Amino acid sequence: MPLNNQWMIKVPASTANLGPGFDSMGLAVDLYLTLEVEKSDHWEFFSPNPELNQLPTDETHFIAQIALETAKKYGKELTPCRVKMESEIPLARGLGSSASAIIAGIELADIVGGLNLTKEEKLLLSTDIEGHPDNVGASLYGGLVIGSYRQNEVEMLSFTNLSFEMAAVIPKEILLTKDSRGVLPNSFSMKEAIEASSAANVLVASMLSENWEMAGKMMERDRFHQPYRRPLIPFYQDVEQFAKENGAFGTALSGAGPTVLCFVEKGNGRQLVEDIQKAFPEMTVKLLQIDSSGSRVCETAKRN
Ligand SMILES: Nc1ncnc2c1ncn2[C@@H]1O[C@H](COP(=O)(O)OP(=O)(O)O)[C@@H](O)[C@H]1O
Ligand SMILES: N[C@@H](CCOP(=O)(O)O)C(=O)O
Repeated sequence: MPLNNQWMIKVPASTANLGPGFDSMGLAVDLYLTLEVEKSDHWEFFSPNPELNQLPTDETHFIAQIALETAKKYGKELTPCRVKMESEIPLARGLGSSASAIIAGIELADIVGGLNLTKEEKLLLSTDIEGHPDNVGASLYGGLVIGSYRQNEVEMLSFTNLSFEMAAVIPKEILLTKDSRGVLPNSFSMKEAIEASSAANVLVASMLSENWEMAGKMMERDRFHQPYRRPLIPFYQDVEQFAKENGAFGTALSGAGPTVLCFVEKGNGRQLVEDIQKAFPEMTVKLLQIDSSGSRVCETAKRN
């Protein structure tokens, strides 16, 4: 019986910034976008997830657009695909759904178009599209990523084996990243820039030395974005206060929000999730673990 190529692409969600690491720090978490892909005579996207079914189903789908654009950059015309898409990543809540879709599109172009891209090439392609490497880097590499993007160059390092977990407090309301970026200032004084970047530097140092108390303090000392975004997220302060009183070592806006992440040492997350859920029944509260692997692609054979 002949076999047809079929691929599975699995991409983790991510949380960006962790407070002051604005546009440069990201962390992959264990919620996944999964695609089952096979070659076809036309583009077709479908999903058992009603939220994803509201997106275009043909080649105008965001993931198809990314895949076609990527293949074109390498001089290839991509064969259309039939794609079954499932996702645990809520859209427009600050958990990097768009970045995971960008990585999925690049992985699709790579595997179906036989581009043989390196991870570094995928990182640069995805950062050029997203404009910052934090979410795409985390979705691609897994773990905690720290990156710098300038003039079509990205430098990034990824760290795993960090012993914390998170309670994600996710509201029903969406907040588009472009709207949440719209409230940020265009410039900072030298004094403000030093305050903001020093908090980010100490955050990295404290995380890598597992000094959670200091990490939590730095998350809340952010000057780049959280002070400006706070007014868009009315429950932020109450969640922050409750989480700190109930065992979290720090809280931060997840990406551009509106999700708030509460960081807790490994083993204490489940209790914190239960407590927050009871106190904020209108929110979805999820326990998140770090994904250490990043995106993965495997070939699955399908019988004709
Ligand atoms: N799996 C997906 N397939 C197609 N488009 C997606 C997918 N995931 C996200 N998107 C697009 O990205 C938008 C959300 O991006 P954004 O505002 O950056 O929020 P976030 O990345 O924090 O979830 C969605 O409204 C949708 O247009
Ligand atoms: N650094 C970006 C991150 C946006 O993340 P998202 O998950 O909200 O798309 C920002 O803070 O704008």
